[in-house]
Amino acid sequence: MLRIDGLTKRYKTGDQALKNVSFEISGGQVVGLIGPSGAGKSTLIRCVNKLVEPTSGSISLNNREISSASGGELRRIRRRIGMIFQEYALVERLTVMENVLSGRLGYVPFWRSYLRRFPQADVDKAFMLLERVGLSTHADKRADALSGGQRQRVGIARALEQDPELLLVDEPTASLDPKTSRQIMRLILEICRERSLPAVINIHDVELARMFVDRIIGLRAGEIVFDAAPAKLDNAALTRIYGEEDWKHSASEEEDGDPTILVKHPDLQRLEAVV
Ligand SMILES: Nc1ncnc2c1ncn2[C@@H]1O[C@H](COP(=O)(O)OP(=O)(O)OP(=O)(O)O)[C@@H](O)[C@H]1O
Repeated sequence: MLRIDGLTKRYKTGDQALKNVSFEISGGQVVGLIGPSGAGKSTLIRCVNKLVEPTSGSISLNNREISSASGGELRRIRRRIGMIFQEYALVERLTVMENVLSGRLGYVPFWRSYLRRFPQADVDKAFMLLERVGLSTHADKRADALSGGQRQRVGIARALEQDPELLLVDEPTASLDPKTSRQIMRLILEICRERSLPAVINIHDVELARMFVDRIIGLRAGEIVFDAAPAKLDNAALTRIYGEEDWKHSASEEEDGDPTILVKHPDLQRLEAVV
């Protein structure tokens, strides 16, 4: 379980990025973090893996305190946090298998990773994960020979190779087409269910979040202004998160992310043809 309590972050520049943020996520739950640019989403994710030092508050993962951890303890906690990135963050000239195995770098001694001699159990696990993400026939390909969707699948397999207790996912679909985006979101959701893994997904695409995640947390100016099931994310809630906007208009006429919204029901089409 991820527990965040009273998290506040003020940067040296004076920017107050997070104000007294508290929430808990239990195993298997996937949370979509939404909010306008500058709301504090990236800062929150960076505080959880301690790339950013919180000003105050506490963060714990399965009862181990992250916010006060340092040295070996921090490394041990970090290797249990799988990261999935918008731009995949693969080593392009390495193979798919080598990229997946890099998820073990926090576990194996330096000489083993330098010589690329990973224990057989790690290699077996990597094959199993590649199978799970649908890339078993691509293990020996170079990462730069893959499509965007395939690269993100490698990113997911690499995160799982870490044996994570938490997934932090930063805009996983921002570089993908709408159909691939859905496939990737579906895969992340399925995997979190199978492994009882909690996940936080920083996501700009509200429709996609609504479609897939279990719970949405809306941040505005560093504060949580919405925390509920996607079904509760109505126009009033969107206005609370993003400010005034004609949500009805934009949902039906401007967004092109979800083709099913624009396609009329066949019965309606037939009716229109005869009248
Ligand atoms: N390294 C930094 N130094 C100073 N201020 C920062 C730093 N990183 C972020 N901020 C500020 O903190 C606030 C929150 O930024 P953050 O990047 O967390 O928002 P965000 O919701 O992730 O935005 P976006 O969706 O555009 O990525 C903003 O006011 C931003 O200018």
